[in-house]
Amino acid sequence: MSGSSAALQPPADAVKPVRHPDAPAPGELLGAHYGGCFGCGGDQPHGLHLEARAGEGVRITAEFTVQAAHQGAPGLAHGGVLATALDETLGSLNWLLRTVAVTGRLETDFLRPVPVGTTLHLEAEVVAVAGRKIYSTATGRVGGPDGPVAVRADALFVEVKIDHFAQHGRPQEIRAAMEDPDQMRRARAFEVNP
Ligand SMILES: CCCCC/C=C\C/C=C\C/C=C\C/C=C\CCCC(=O)SCCNC(=O)CCNC(=O)[C@H](O)C(C)(C)COP(=O)(O)OP(=O)(O)OC[C@H]1O[C@@H](n2cnc3c(N)ncnc32)[C@H](O)[C@@H]1OP(=O)(O)O
Repeated sequence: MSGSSAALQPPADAVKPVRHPDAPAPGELLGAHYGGCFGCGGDQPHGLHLEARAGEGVRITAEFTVQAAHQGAPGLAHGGVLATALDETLGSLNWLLRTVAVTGRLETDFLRPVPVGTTLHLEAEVVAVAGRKIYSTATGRVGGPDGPVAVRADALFVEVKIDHFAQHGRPQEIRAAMEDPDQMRRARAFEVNP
């Protein structure tokens, strides 16, 4: 069974999301937003190394292959890791809106066990926007992009100013992120393209 709670139902004044004109073209890989990110970063040996690709409209596809380091039960992916994969894919959508946002709420359905070695084929879409609130949904399929749905999620992301990270993050990582020229380019892009 599935279905999200009232907190994830867009309000009556919600509008359709608008893809930013400078969003990456459909098919383009997004790359990691931060090397240290557990979801997508290349600097995390046991991270998910999830690769997200822009789709049409405000949609993303992504792939993640479950490694031995991601187990919960023997030979099976940990549910929290699968939720991370959904969260990361959903978070990537905000890059197509050029909005900086964090997950406020994430509701997940686990429909099938996902064995180690499985590639999860994820797909996510922004369904509505209401002020700072971004409502989105995602599925993860096994056996191919058209395979059965193993996990799904509905989420609410909340737009934040870039200061959110400088204010709340640990100083050493913030400093390192600020010294990474690509990171700053991306952060600046967020700021000048609201
Ligand atoms: C300087 C260098 C920096 C370099 C940075 C570089 C790159 C950054 C770029 C991108 C990175 C972005 C994200 C990371 C990417 C991917 C990872 C996946 C995503 C995540 O993993 S991200 C981590 C987990 N995430 C958090 O760490 C959030 C902790 N949290 C908070 O920081 C606050 O909680 C916040 C900001 C969410 C809200 O706080 P707030 O004070 O700003 O706003 P407020 O509370 O007023 O909420 C406004 C409206 O949202 C509704 N609302 C809020 N929360 C709700 C909930 N849970 N359920 C239902 N409705 C909710 C309210 O009801 C209200 O609705 P209304 O307007 O209708 O009244």
